[in-house]
Amino acid sequence: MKAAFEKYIPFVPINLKDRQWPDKAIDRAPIWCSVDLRDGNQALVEPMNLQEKVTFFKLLVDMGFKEIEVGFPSASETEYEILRTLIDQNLIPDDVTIQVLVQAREHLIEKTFEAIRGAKNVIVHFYNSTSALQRKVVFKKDMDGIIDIAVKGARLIRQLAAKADKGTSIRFEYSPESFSGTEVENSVKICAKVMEAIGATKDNKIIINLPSTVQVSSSNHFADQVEYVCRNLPNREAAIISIHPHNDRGTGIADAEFALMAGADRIEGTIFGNGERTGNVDIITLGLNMYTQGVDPRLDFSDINHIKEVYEACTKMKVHERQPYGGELVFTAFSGSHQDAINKGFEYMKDSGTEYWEVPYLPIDPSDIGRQYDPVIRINSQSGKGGAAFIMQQNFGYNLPKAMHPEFGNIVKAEADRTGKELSAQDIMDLFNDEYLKITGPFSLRRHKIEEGGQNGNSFVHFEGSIRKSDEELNIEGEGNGPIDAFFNALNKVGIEGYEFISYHEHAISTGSNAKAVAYIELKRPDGGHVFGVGIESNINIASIKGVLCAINRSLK
Ligand SMILES: CC(=O)SCCNC(=O)CCNC(=O)[C@H](O)C(C)(C)COP(=O)(O)OP(=O)(O)OC[C@H]1O[C@@H](n2cnc3c(N)ncnc32)[C@H](O)[C@@H]1OP(=O)(O)O
Ligand SMILES: CC(C)C(=O)C(=O)O
Repeated sequence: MKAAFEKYIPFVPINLKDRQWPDKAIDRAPIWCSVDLRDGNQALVEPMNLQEKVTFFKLLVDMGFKEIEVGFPSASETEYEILRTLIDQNLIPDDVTIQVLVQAREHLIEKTFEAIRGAKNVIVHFYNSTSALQRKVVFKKDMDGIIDIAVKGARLIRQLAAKADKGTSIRFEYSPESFSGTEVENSVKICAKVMEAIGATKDNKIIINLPSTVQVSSSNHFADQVEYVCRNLPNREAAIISIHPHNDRGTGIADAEFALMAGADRIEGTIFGNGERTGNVDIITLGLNMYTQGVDPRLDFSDINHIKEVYEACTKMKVHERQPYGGELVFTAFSGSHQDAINKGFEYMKDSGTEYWEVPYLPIDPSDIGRQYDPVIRINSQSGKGGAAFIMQQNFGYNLPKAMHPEFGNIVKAEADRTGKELSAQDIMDLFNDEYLKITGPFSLRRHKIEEGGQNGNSFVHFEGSIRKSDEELNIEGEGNGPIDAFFNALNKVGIEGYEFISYHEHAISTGSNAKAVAYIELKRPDGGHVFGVGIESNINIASIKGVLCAINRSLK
């Protein structure tokens, strides 16, 4: 055998020069078919038990799936019994068609027809593998031998369907398994023979499912294969073209989207992409990709957390934190510039009255799928000033003035750097408390009396009180055109000088009889730098005075 990468045989693309699909757009939802209970289930360490399958089935029905592959009833007694329970207990709504999979083998087909007795709407899905590799290695047959397996299967299925109970409506699906590794001419040939054998017509269409059982090429080459079949299949109008992408190359979504552009009508996949090996295509991602392009996916993803809970409980699989749309972290921004832009996006949405979703970095409104806004911004050492301000505002109601964001942002960043960990909202509030609210020295306010007066149309404020400096109590007194000015003048008289008042912001932080005001004071220090102080009191004047002392104390720290 050749060494390393040289031992792999590259895919040979087909020569489709006049391809049409690159110019097409997806403008409507395909027919969806969930294969969670079959392809997903067969790939689980512990396949689902009866109760789990029934729970999962109900979830799929609630999400709006109208075609659901429920299993491979000829494979085992468990699979058979599960199907019987769904039918006998009347758990299948009239507008839902169940689908059952079977190999193109006589005894398995017969058993399958036994299993579907009494069901209202059924798709009997049969398959055999057609790729060059499977022909050579597994079946040891040429293409005619492979066609023979499929055609015999089709004839038997047609006969058994003709004998089935009149109350059972049966449709057919054929999959040339490993389509992606099959020469396109051979795919067309076998599908055409099957369509003939089964008697497909425009009014009695067969589903021709083109599985990328194992994906072997890039998505553009796969789209060429699908377009080739759509254009060359005789009696195309008697077929619904379906695809069934697997994610071996990490391209399940791209394969599905390109295949729809190339003419496919239907998609088989699973939620969160469970399935053999790297999984089937994830229908949630596909559907929500359409949704975010303004196309109704015709499936309900409005409570993605519930979908995730049922999925995890039934499959014992975990949804990855980065899974598109459903992952725990996908609506979370840690990095500063993202936080800043998301923050501004929310403000823009509020202020502009736009009809559209226009928030940078968030391709979907999290609330459309039942996700929350509050974990959108989380803080670690990659975060910026906007993130900390957002948490203070969203979680605790403090609207830090914009000029204060860099100062508090640096305090938060230093702590995140020191701990090397994510900081919770409470950690951030604790930092705010320690840094601004708990600082009481060297100066603290002991007594205060504020009197307002006016003369000749000019108003003035008189401050009189005392402050403590370490063990010393200093009586102070001063006048100004407002309380902050009067307090400053009082401080100057006892030698606390060199500070210049720069800005002042305030707002209420609680309502009713407990109402309090918070004041943010920005001062210029004697050395020229700027410093903020925060004061909270029920009286806004005292909150401001405490804010001034807080800023001075912090500058002396
Ligand atoms: C790509 C997919 O995911 S397809 C779905 C695959 N899912 C499953 O296989 C899950 C359920 N399967 C099973 O439980 C079993 O495989 C069964 C019950 C279907 C069949 O079991 P068995 O007959 O005991 O074994 P096995 O599957 O190994 O059969 C292999 C034989 O079937 C033939 N075969 C395999 N697939 C097909 C097919 N689609 N059509 C016709 N013959 C087939 C093989 O060539 C082989 O023939 P050989 O015995 O002459 O060599
Ligand atoms: C039976 C087919 C559709 C399949 O599961 C596959 O090829 O992956």
